[in-house]
Amino acid sequence: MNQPFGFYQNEIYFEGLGGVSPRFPLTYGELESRAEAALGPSLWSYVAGGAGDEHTQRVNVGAFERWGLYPRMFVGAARRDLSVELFGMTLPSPLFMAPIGVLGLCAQDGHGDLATARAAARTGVPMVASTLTVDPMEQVAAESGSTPGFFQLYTPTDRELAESLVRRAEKAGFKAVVVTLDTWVTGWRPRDLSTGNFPQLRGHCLANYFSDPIFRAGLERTPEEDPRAAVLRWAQLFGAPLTWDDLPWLRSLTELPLVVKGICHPEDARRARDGGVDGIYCSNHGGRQANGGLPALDALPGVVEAAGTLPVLFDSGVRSGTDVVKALALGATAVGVGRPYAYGLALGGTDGVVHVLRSLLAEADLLMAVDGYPTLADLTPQSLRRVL
Ligand SMILES: Cc1cc2nc3c(=O)[nH]c(=O)nc-3n(C[C@H](O)[C@H](O)[C@H](O)COP(=O)(O)O)c2cc1C
Ligand SMILES: CCCCCCC(=O)C(=O)O
Repeated sequence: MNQPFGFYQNEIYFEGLGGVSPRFPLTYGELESRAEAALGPSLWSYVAGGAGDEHTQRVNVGAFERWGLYPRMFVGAARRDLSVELFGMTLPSPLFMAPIGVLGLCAQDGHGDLATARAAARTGVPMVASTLTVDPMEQVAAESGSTPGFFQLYTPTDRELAESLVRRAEKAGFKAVVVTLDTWVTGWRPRDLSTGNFPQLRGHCLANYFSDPIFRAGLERTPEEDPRAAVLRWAQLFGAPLTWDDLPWLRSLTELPLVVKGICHPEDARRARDGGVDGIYCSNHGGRQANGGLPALDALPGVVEAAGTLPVLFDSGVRSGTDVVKALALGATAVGVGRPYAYGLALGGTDGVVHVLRSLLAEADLLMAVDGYPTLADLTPQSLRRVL
C-alpha cells in the first residue's frame, strides 16, 4: 500500500483511505484517552509525561493554534502532490516518525519497533529508529521494506561503541544517522521520579547495546549471565555531553547523511551547518527534557533561516494534519510525529500506527485541497497569519 499521497475528497468519504479505520479514533483526544487505558499507568506516565510541570509540552501543542492558514481561491487544487526530496531520496510525503525509545513496549506483544517498521513499509513514512529499541536495529531495518529508515544515535561516552553502533546502522541499510544532542542526561521528570519507572533501568530497550560486540567486550559476564551488571554498564556509558569540538568526530563517523536533533537556536543551526552536517532537526524533545518554556514551533523559523539550504526536520507538538501543514509553511522540510503514533501502536499494533499516519496525511491533504495549496512549495510563511 505504499501509494503516493494526494487523496481526492470523494475517496475519503466514499471509498475509504486504505488504512484510516473507523475502529480507531479520529480525534487526538480520543486517541490519547484510549491509549492511556491500553498502556496502563506506568508506561502511560513514561510516554505521556514531560519535564517539570509539563508547561513546555503544553505550549508545544498550543503554539500551532497561534497560526492560521489563509484560504486561497481559484487555485483548482484538485490534485495535490505531497512528495518531498530528502537526502537525495523522493519520499511520498513530508511526514516521518520521530525516534521513540520505549516504543517496543507500547505494543501488546512487546515488539513495537518491528510493528512500527512494518507501518513504515506500508505507508512509505520513514521511521527514525531509536538507539533504545527492544529488538536490535538489524531486525527493525529488515521490517521496513522499501521505505528508507533512519537511525537515531544516543552518543555513548565510549567512542568505540558509538562507532560500532553507526557501522551496524550503515550495514543494516539505514539511510541517515540522526544524533540526538539534548538527552545525554535525563531531564527532571516528576512523573517518572515518583513512579521510579525508567524502563531502561529494568533492562528494557537495550538490545542494541546488549547485542553489540564492543559493549559486550567491556563486560566481565555477558548480559544474559548478569543482566544487572550490563544495565549498570549501560547507565555509565549512555550519554556523552558533547561540545562543538566533537562535531568533526561525529561527522567523520559516517558518509551517510548526518542530522543533529535538538537544535532550537539559530546560532546552533549555523554552527552545525558550518560543521558539515546534512540536516538540522529542530525539536525540544516534546518537552520531555527541559521545561524552558520555548515552543519548538516558535524556534523553527529562526532555525530554517540559519540552516540556509540544508533540510530542516521538525517535531514537538504535532497532533494533527493541520499542524503538519503549518510546520511546513514555517519552513520545515519534513515533519515528525511523536507520541500520537506510539498511541496508535498501543491501540492496534501496525494497523494502529498506519491509521494514525494516514489520518494525519489525509487531514493535511484535505486542508491543502480546500485552502488551495496543491504542493508543498506553495506553503510559505506568507500562507500563515499569526492569530493570537
Ligand atoms: C516515550 C518517548 C521516548 C522518546 N525516545 C526518544 C529517543 O529514544 N530518541 C530521541 O531522539 N527522541 C526520543 N523522544 C523524543 C521524540 O523523538 C520527539 O522529539 C518528541 O516525541 C516530539 O514531541 P511530541 O511527541 O510531543 O510531538 C522520545 C519521546 C517519547 C514520547
Ligand atoms: C537515560 C535514558 C534517557 C531517555 C531515553 C529515551 C528518551 O529519549 C525519552 O524518554 O525521552
